[in-house]
Amino acid sequence: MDHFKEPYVEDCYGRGELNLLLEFSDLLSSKEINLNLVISLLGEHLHAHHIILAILNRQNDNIFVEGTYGFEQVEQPSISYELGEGVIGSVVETGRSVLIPKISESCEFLNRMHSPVTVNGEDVSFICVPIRYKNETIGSLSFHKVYGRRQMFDEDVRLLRIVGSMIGRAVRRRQEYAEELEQLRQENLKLKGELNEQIETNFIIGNSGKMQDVFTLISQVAYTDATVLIRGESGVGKELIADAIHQNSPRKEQPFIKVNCAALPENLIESELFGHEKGAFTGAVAQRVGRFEAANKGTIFLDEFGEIPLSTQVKLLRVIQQREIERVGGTKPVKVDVRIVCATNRNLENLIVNGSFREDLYYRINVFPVFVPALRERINDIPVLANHFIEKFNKRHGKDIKRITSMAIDMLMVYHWPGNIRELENCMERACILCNDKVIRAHNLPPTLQTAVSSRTTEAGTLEMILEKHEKQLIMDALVSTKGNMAKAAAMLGITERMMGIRVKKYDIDSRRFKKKPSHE
Ligand SMILES: Nc1ncnc2c1ncn2[C@@H]1O[C@H](COP(=O)(O)OP(=O)(O)OP(=O)(O)O)[C@@H](O)[C@H]1O
Repeated sequence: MDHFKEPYVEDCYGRGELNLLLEFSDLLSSKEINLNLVISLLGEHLHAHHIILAILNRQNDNIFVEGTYGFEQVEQPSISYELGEGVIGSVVETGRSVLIPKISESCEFLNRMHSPVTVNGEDVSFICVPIRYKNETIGSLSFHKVYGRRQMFDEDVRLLRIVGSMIGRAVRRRQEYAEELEQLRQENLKLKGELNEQIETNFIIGNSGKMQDVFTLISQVAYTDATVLIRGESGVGKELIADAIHQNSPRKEQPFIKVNCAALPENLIESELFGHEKGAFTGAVAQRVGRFEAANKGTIFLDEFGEIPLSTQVKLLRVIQQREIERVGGTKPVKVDVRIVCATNRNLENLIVNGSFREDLYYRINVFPVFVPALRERINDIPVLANHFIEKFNKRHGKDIKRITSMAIDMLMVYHWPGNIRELENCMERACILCNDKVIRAHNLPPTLQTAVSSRTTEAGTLEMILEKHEKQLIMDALVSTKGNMAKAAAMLGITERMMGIRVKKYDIDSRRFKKKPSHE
């Protein structure tokens, strides 16, 4: 392997080269840099057999083949070199060009790209020059060619160096952009985590014995590093419990990263959880840190855990057992120090029986289960929850509601709450919006709670009065669910907009107050 000196060429470039450089400059300054096009043009101009562009990944010191010319496969599989490995690795490490006059006779030449060593019986040479940017080597540009004259060779190398430096500038700009994006993503995740930490823990409301039992469990497990599995129906407050565990743990100053496993498409879940290396799959233009790494030293909350696909379950098992992850497309395991909290409303035991949940994973996560009771099993919590939500929505909607009548509380307490606290919260928000004075009354509650049986009352008044009351209620319900949109509300009720207008006027309803105001909490 020869390291050679910078060739000295005194000739000026011809019009062909200048046009080519102009074209490169345009291609490399555009927003979407098309490196393959640049390399193809260069290859054609140089009459090279092959060209390889390799770029150093600053995060893991791997050198990835970013673009090729002259190879048969349109898309080369992701090929990489370590620093110092083979000719390409050595050029990037030393920053010095290398010439191999006959690759057939070279033992340093790894030929990972399987290029022919002779063409028509003539020996192929390999030239690799570093791509430099501000005294740093950030990659290499190499080509294979059969050479006759030395002079031609010098000119080619000179052109290669100029193009290399143009590519270097463009690639560094792209790297810096990708790194900045990643940094913003990390900050965003961290801020979201901090925001969640601030709001949730103070607001777990519940005086019932069943909730007191849950609080005891939280206080026992929070300070340990044990994996917690929170179970319970949808809307019972599992996420609040996970927050509380993190907040009361020694990790509370570190990130709390939430992942809704059901919301991630199956083909993206692994890269979201474990991250990916650059070039791991189409679209992976930069290395990306996954949620596990983002949660390092803190807690990861895997919500809707029962929805994780079986293929990902195997990998999670390894993370839980060995506390190390492997990025998609990566080769080295990365250690992570993460406390895992999972939540599910699914019956995991049934999922095991029907084959959609791994039994070994179940035993790994079922270390400390916490069952959160359904709201119908703790109806004594309803008055205190209702008051908590009145305070919350007073702030959100700029209201000054002081209390809720005992008849309205009775109605809340006899209802069966299939949607649990989330449903109660929505019901109280609606009541707060509809309430015109400082007291929430039974008629402010939604029709689902309004049956004589559920409210333990029968309606008083003439038929006309009762019908009017119901009509007004239905109109207001429609306005609440369409956020004050009269046309949509009319369509929902199957009446014309004109009829809607007449009734809104008759009942003195101000549709503007149903338009959702931003929350200031
Ligand atoms: N004990 C509680 N005190 C105050 N608010 C609560 C309580 N429990 C739940 N909430 C509120 O009810 C809503 C639903 O709670 P959360 O999202 O934690 O339920 P979940 O069990 O995680 O639901 P899912 O299974 O659908 O994800 C949230 O707005 C939460 O703030």
